[in-house]
Amino acid sequence: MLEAINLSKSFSGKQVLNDLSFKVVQGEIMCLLGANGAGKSTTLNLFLNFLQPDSGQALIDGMDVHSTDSSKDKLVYLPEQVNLYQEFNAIDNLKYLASLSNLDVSEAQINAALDETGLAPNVRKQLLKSYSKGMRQKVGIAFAIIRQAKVLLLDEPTSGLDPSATLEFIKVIEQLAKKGAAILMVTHDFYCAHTLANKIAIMDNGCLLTLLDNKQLPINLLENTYHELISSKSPIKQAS
Ligand SMILES: Nc1ncnc2c1ncn2[C@@H]1O[C@H](COP(=O)(O)OP(=O)(O)OP(=O)(O)O)[C@@H](O)[C@H]1O
Repeated sequence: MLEAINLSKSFSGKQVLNDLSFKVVQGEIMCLLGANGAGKSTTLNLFLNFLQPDSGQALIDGMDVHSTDSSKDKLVYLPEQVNLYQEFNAIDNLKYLASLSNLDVSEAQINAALDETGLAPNVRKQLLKSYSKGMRQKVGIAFAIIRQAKVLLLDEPTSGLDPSATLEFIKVIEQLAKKGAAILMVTHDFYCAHTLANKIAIMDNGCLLTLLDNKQLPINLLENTYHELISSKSPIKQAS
């Protein structure tokens, strides 16, 4: 489980996150939508402990990520560009990543994870430098499967993916949530957010303007709400 409690962060006196609170429980997918500079990646960076908050807490499974390293064992992060080791093939990348996490995995387990992502068997021995963004992303997701990640942080995972690759991505992420992962995804993609998310947070200027129950919401209403909020910048009631 993932929880932000009153997170605030500033850079050189400029406040970029202001008292942000939300919770993503096991099996739940929450999407963060917001204008450029709203503070979405900063939020992920606080959960990754790449940044320290000025105040507040980022919790994974009840543990503050800034005071314990063990919270990292449960976490997999997929940046917008999953690069991995360009001179390794998919299997060797996953073997290496698993060894860095002290995981003993067989090639059969790696192939089973790659099967779940839909990466074609005939490309798995090709070097990553020949892969498309969608293929590299599948290798990253396979690592989350191998690691049995309880928490998945995704930064703009569908930007630059074609519609079929986006659909494949959506199906794999749905499966990970069904297996119990708590997933926090930053995106500008309304379709992906609307298809995947249980909850959608709309942020601007470091503030959480609203937290919507996505399953109750037609996509056109989501888009209208987003544009109205971003143009008026008025926070409305947060759901829990
Ligand atoms: N390391 C940093 N040093 C100084 N300012 C930063 C740093 N990281 C982010 N910022 C500033 O914090 C604000 C929020 O940035 P952030 O990257 O979190 O926004 P975002 O919502 O992810 O935007 P985008 O949609 O463009 O990726 C921006 O004004 C940005 O310039």
